[in-house]
Parts: sequence; structure tokens; C-alpha cells
Amino acid sequence: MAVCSAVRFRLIQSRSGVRFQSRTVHSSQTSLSTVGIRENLRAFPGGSIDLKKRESGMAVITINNPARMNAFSGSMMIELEERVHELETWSEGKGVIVQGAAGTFCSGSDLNAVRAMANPQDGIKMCEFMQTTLTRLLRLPLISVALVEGKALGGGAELTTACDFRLMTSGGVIQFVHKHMGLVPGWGGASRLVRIVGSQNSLKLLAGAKMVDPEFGKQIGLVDEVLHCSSGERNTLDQAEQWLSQFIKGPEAVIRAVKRVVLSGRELPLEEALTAERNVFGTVWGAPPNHNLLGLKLRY
Ligand SMILES: CC[C@@H](C(=O)O)C(=O)SCCNC(=O)CCNC(=O)[C@H](O)C(C)(C)COP(=O)(O)OP(=O)(O)OC[C@H]1O[C@@H](n2cnc3c(N)ncnc32)[C@H](O)[C@@H]1OP(=O)(O)O
Repeated sequence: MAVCSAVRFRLIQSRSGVRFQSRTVHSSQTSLSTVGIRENLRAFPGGSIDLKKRESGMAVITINNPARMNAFSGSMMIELEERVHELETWSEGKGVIVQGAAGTFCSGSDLNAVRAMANPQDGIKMCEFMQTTLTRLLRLPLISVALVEGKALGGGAELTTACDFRLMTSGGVIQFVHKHMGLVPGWGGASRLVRIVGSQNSLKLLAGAKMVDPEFGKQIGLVDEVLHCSSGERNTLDQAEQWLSQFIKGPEAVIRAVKRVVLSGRELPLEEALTAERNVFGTVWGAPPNHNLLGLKLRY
């Protein structure tokens, strides 16, 4: 699979502060249309991407294809984009947990689809579709967590890097197996991995296809917390929700503003990030949460 086309994002000043608009700069040999790619992907059905939104402002996305170790069929790639769009328009949203069904995370692309889409044109289209979707997932104004139970392989490992945090259960494994397939990550996993663990550790994980267990993951900063619990999704998911809830307590406008300013700091050059921060600050300064909380005369 050739490298994907470059995707440029520009800062959009909007009433609610800042948001990013993706504008794809196509490499010379591809003329991409999401209509075409969707038809290609629909030819590979199976599984689902399920979304639950709670009144607390926390959502749960479940990669649901257990017969295939939660591998992404083509239709699941389309459904992931649809779920991300739902969260982009969920104004009460504060946090989202991405998990796999049946005690495992995600085994990457469905290899049957991979073999059928082996030509560079189809590969680049699928690659850009998933790259754009995962970039939008990471840019949601919600604090996101990948709950890694069982295996996160290939594209599944890349999916974990498209969340702000990664929680792993004691038996979990993240492995970028791409090299074993003569590939490099294509869903944006390499670009995000370097920003999470640095270039040296990224080289070890990609060139060595090194298995990341919870201990090594915490050591290199890829894993933020290890969950020790008896088997059983409810327990694991409950623990993940409890972990995330410490960061999403408070008015959604404030939590979403926090994510926006961190996003700007992470992705924009300093001057643009400062502009974005001022714009977000302007949306919360004097707003009802600020006004109400100032009245409490809080002491720390
Ligand atoms: C950009 C990267 C992206 C791409 O290039 O498009 C990719 O992600 S490519 C895919 C990378 N992933 C893999 O190579 C993982 C392959 N699978 C495995 O290594 C193992 O299945 C496992 C995940 C370690 C689990 O092993 P095990 O517990 O022994 O179960 P099975 O191997 O028997 O699997 C059960 C069942 O699931 C099917 N399966 C698993 N992974 C995939 C997959 N990625 N695509 C399609 N099907 C998958 C497996 O074939 C079994 O089904 P049956 O043979 O019908 O029983």
C-alpha cells in the first residue's frame, strides 16, 4: 500500500472558538472521492460500530466484529465515520471510550478485504478514508480513551493512537504488525505514535513490530493506566468510565474548551495556538459557568 495523500488542516475561527477543517491535498496520482471509496468499502460487509451516549456526557464506541477479533470490515469503516460524525454534533458530549467487543480490542483491517483491495489505488483510498476518520476522532471536543483489552493489532494499534489516552488491562497487547505484512501504518498511526512516544520508541515499535504489554506501554508513555480486574467487559468498562469521569466532571462547555485549547497546543505552531487559545478563552470568560463558580468564593 503506497503512502496516503497529504492531508492539510486549517484552523477555522468559529463562534464556539476553534475547529479544524480538513482539506485533502491529493498526491498527483490519486483523485479521491468519498462517494467512490464508500462503494468500495460497502462491498466488504460484516460487524458493526456501536455507539452509546449517556446523559453524563460520556459515550462508548464498541468495535463489534467478535467472529473476526473485531477486525474492520469495509462497512465498519463507514460506520466508524458515521459514529464520529454523531459525536461531532453531540453538543453535550464530554468524554468517549473506544472499546472492542468480547474481551478483545481490534485486529486491524479485515484481511479478506485487504487482500481484495490490494491495488495501490484502492489501498490509498481506504487509507485516506480511515486516516481522515481517525483524525476527526482525535479532534473531537471530547476527552477520548482507548480501552485496550486483549489484542490491538495493525490498524487496531493505530486506532489506539487516535485517542487522547490508552487504558490497558493486564493481558492486553498493542502491536504494530505492519512490517510483517511489508507495510507501514496507513491510518495515521505512525504520525500520531511519534507524537506520543517519540521517534526512537516509534522506530522500535514499527521496525521491530514489538509487542507492547502494559508494563512496557507505561514505561514508554503509550499506556496511561493499567486496569487490574477480573475478566468481564462490564467490570473493565466500569473501571474505564470511572477513570475518565475524573477528567470530565463539570460543565460540558468547560470540558470541551479544555480539549480545544490542548488540541491547538498539540497541533498548531505557537502563534496560531495562542490565537486559538484566546478565542476559546473568549467563549468561557463571563459565560454562565464562570459567572456561577466565581460566586462560590472557592478556596483551594
Ligand atoms: C493499516 C493496517 C491495516 C491494513 O494494512 O489495512 C491492517 O490492520 S492489516 C491486518 C493486521 N492484523 C493482523 O494481521 C491480525 C491477524 N490475526 C491474528 O494475528 C490473530 O487472529 C489474533 C488476532 C492474534 C487472534 O488469534 P487467535 O486468538 O488464535 O484467534 P484466530 O486467529 O483463530 O482468529 C479468530 C478468527 O478471527 C479471524 N481474524 C482474526 N483477525 C482477523 C483479521 N484481521 N481479518 C480477518 N479475520 C481475522 C480469524 O481468521 C479467525 O476466523 P476463522 O478462521 O474463520 O476461525
